Amino acid sequence: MIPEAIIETLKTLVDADKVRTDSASLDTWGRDWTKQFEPAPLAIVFPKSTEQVQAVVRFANEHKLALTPSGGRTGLSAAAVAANGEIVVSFDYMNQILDFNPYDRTVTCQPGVVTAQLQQYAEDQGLYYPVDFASAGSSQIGGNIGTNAGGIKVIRYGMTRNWVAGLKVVTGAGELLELNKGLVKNATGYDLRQLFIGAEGTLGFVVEATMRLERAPKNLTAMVLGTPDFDSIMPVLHAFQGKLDLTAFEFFSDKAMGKIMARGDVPAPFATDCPFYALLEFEAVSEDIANQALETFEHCVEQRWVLDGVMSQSEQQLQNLWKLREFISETISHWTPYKNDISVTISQVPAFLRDIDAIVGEHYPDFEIVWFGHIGDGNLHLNILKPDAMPKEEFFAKCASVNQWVFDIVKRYNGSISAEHGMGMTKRDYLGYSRSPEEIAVMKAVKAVFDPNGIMNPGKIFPD
Ligand SMILES: O=C(O)CC[C@@H](O)C(=O)O
Ligand SMILES: [Zn+2]
Repeated sequence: MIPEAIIETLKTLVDADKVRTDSASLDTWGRDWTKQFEPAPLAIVFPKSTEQVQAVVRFANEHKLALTPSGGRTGLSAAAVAANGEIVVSFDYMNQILDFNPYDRTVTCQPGVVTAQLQQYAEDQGLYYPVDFASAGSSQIGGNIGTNAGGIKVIRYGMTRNWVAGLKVVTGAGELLELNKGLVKNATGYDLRQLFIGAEGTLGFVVEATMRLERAPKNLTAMVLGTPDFDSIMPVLHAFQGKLDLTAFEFFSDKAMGKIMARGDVPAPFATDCPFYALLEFEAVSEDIANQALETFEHCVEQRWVLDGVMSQSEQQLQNLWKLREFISETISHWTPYKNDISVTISQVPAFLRDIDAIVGEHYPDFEIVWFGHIGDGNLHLNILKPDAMPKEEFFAKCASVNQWVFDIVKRYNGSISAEHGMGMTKRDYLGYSRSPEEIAVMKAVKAVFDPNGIMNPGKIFPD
């Protein structure tokens, strides 16, 4: 089918004014936050209903046209980049909250609902949607499900997967499947819902999601602690976890802190310069718990695991301490970073970080390296910053050439080359470092069941 005919047909499948082909729209909806790939979609369609999504998928399936889903476009692995003439299916107009059930504590929403919108809705009902991250103001629930998004509260609440009670999906064959229907208990065979979570739109598109809500936390209180080296962070985590139910345990390096301080709009937590910082959070629901936190802090100082620290005394101070961590990704995006999102079991983190640091130090002696991440989950974000004078292509090629050394270490530790950002186009060629050939063969077979013509977000997860 010639492109003009495809576009004309699309206009009959969604509202006629909901197909865009102008270059600004192709550029906007054809990409996510990654900067390696140039978008080149054929068209952007904005369905308004499940029926319209089904019509587009059926048409694409019949004519073997590739589709790429698009949510809040905050992805960091190029899973929502249309670089090869795909039709982008944007869920921007499927953004309604459809139902709330206070007894089930579930909310049913369309995939284009923004994470912060769901969080606010939950708050309005006196409840809490706990999956949270810096891009919550733009990211959409459909995309969160597609990547099984994690974020800053995983240590307590787990990943997006834990909060999906039911899904309606349109498969690559255009069938509508209703998966798990909000049930807590359902022992009727394979839980297909789980396959669509983290599938990056390669099996089908989520058109409705029933999400669980939780009791709202009380009197959240944060501490930022400076440590003399990375290794000291682990006994600090252990000490605090032994005394408190933590809602977060994050870390960042002095380089990350330096970039945040240079912004000029975030107050320094304390005067002492430290090589590493930990940010932890807990519910200070009683004086006893606040005292336990302070006693543990003192113990960590006595052990010389901590050089300095501060505890929030107000909501404003809590927000300011979180900015130290939450602003890192956006702040360093100015340097077009090369990103790694890697994980190992928590106990292995210090040795793993030391090995990776040695390799990147050896191969990138002139590049600035920024470490931060969700240390309580064993998830490290390694960002390599592009020197201002170096062209983007040269920089990414240099970084890619070191991937195998980094990923060899990940493999040696039985770790993951993508902890929470997904595979997308950035990591697809390296899947074999985290998954066996047998596993990959099964994954491909599963894809073929749901997407027999390979039209659903091709070139993501696997090279294809
Ligand atoms: O930019 C990154 O590398 C990580 C982004 C996000 O996952 C975070 O933890 O802030
Ligand atoms: Zn992260």
